[in-house]
Amino acid sequence: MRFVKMHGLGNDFVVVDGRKEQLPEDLSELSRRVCDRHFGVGADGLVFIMPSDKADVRMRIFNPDGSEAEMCGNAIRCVAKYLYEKNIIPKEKIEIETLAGVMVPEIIKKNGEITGVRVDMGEPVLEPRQIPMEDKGPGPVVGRILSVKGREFSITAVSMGNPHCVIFVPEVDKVPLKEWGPELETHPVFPRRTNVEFVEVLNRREVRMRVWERGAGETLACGTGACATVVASVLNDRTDREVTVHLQGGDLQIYWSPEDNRVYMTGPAVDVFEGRLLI
Ligand SMILES: N[C@H](CCC[C@H](N)C(=O)O)C(=O)O
Repeated sequence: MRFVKMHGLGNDFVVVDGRKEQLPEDLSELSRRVCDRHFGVGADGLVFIMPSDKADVRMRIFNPDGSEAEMCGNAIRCVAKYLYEKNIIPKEKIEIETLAGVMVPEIIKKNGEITGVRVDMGEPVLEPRQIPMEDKGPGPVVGRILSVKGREFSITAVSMGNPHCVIFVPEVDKVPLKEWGPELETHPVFPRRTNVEFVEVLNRREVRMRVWERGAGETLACGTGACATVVASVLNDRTDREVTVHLQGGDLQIYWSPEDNRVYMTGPAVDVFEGRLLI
């Protein structure tokens, strides 16, 4: 099975064009094998490009633990770049069907070179039941107290098709991510678990964010998480709507448009190597 190894700000993926390869039945088990950083290729996710009857292609994304996610911001930039530069879909605006709906990445070029990808990530979802979250109250969960093993967190819950629990902290570098991350990821209030973002606000247009991803652990960047972070920052009146999110792996530009309520994410996508899977 041929693949391309790509990353978006160090959030790395094995990308397989499933329309040209013989795929096994159990893609979850394959993801656990391929994403293993010692016995496999090593990645934060296994991504398949599949046929679609409602968009140019369909993207499926599997976490290293084998769980399938609804959407992945860094991966969709990689898939868009792959499809464009291989002339598979010779359009600068590509429609990609995901479990979170049809997303529209746009290739950004300067002097004929691809410098990045801008993705219309759709509208954030704030209704607790649709996050999903077991939360009685109607309306957005903004600054609600969640008790986790005796510690209280003020959380803001946002879905970008996948669930995010955003927490503001004075200094992200001081967060014991490996301790707090899994406790929040698997909290029973999130029936499908959740991604967890810790955010340090620098000013009205810049934040620093570290992420503990559902099914993956700490990653260097999270595209959907950066979008959820800006939505939460605006809802908590910490930032304006156009924000640079500084992640361990680099920066994403996020804009939550007041006109159409959609979130736009702009960032890089890098091809690292091509290979053939033997495991
Ligand atoms: N682990 C995530 C999927 C990958 C999202 C992240 N890598 C991104 O760039 O959006 C989840 O289970 O929702």
